[in-house]
Amino acid sequence: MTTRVEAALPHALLFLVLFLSYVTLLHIAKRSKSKQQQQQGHGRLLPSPPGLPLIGHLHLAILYRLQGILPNVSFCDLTAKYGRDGLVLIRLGSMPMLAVSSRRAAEAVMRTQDHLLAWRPPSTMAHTLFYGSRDVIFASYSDHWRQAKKLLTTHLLTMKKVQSYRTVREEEVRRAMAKVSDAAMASKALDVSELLYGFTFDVMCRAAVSGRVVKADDDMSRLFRELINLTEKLIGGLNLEDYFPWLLRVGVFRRAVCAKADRLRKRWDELLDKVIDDHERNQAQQHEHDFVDVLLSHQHEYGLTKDHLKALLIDIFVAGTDTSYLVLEYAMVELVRNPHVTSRLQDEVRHRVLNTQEMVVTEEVASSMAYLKAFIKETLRLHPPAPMLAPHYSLTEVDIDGYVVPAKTPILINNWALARDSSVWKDAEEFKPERFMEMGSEASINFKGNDFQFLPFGAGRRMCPGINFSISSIEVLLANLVYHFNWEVPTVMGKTSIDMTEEVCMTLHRKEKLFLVPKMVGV
Ligand code: HEM
Repeated sequence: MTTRVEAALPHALLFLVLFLSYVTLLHIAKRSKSKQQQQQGHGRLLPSPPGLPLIGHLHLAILYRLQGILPNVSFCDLTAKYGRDGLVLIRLGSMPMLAVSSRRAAEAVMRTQDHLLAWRPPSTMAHTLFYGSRDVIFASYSDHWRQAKKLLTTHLLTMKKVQSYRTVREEEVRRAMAKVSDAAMASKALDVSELLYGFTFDVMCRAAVSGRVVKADDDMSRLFRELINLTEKLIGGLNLEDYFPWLLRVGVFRRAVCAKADRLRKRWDELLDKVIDDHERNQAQQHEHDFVDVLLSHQHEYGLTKDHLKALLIDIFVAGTDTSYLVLEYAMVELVRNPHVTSRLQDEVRHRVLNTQEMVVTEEVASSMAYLKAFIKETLRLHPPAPMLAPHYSLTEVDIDGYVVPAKTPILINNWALARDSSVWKDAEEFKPERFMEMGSEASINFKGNDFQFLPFGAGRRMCPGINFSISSIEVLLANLVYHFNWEVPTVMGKTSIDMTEEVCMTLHRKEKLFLVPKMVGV
């Protein structure tokens, strides 16, 4: 005897087949309509791999992910297979996304059409976390963004202001050197990742909220570290609503997404309220002028509410800590993997310091070292912390290198691919700081992204305002690490190699912590 379920089964299957056919036809019709529209119009059709109804190319993204292939590498692969002129359009769910990996197209995005493409795509997570995008990174291209960025570039992160934190950096360098000396004396492998992150975070913390409020390794400092980490995970994680925005119309889903971000924002709120209130109370007797003091002193001039201040502070902590730390960590990795390069770097540092009679490498001396600068550039070329920059976006249709990009298509600049393009860079995969030295093939390249082949900090209106701040910390610590110590990879189970497996969340980083053995040198 057939049950009711068995009797209903053929109807259900028929319904499913009809539904899928309908969706497929709709998809094909939509594609050919947009093809026609673009062909009748002024531009060429953007190249794209064949996609599936509803999910677009989500299956490809999942396949790459299952094989452990990083997004920057999978975009390279898709561009090679389906792209043209360094462009490939993919669709994740209902969200189109254009990956750019040619110099010409990058120039079109960040120079020719920069005025149109200086927007950011909307993100529910970022909107909730950053007080309605009252920060700089996620702010839309608006008067608020212009004002806030001006405040950062003319008051907070100028070269003069960065130099005023020199004592902070030199004190933190001394603390770091003491930790390394202890490990060297005990002939122990050192958790270099923790050392470098601790240094970067402490410098940032003291510059932003001053050592009077937050002391190294106290509860407040641990809370800052935890919240930075959680924010990166939340923003850089897989947020389904970005690919299927219609999901946000489902009440339960929307509440779940917002609740997660809300909880984290409340924790930031509590912490930053304490910090700002403390600064307000002590404004008169404050000597050490940190970022909070500067923000408070310009609050009325720039029309900033307390929420603006908090959003800006979260931006600075999130954008400025992990990035600089990762450059230092990859620099140490390249140091031990390239002994030939290392001895040239040590020669430069030790020679210069002998000439100055100083016991430590000061910031002034470090900043005059040409090979050290080239070494840092080469590290940023091969290991940019933000391999796809931050997404750019236009509210209107825009022409990129003769192709029509529909309005509201997030654009990812594959800065990682551009910096490894073998048609542009000689020995692209090799670590050769010499290329950036005087007489080297890339001697004229700087951090401003003017050439559109080396873009670790982006270019154009949305370029990173933190270059001076990060480079000065990186230079002085790295110079001291190579001046006082030689570095070796510890032997673990008979092996002495470094695991280079990487992952991308908000930033590109190695999965494993870096452990190295420091050996004191008698200089
Ligand atoms: C080595 C260190 C750093 C790297 C590699 C880096 C890289 C970047 C990149 C790639 C962008 C996006 C550019 C674009 O959208 O085209 C960016 C934006 C930004 N960075 Fe950095 N950054 C670093 C350090 C810092 C520091 C130290 C700060 C602050 C103290 C900072 C604050 C910001 C801000 C506020 C933005 C948003 C700019 C905007 O949207 O207009 N960054 N950074």
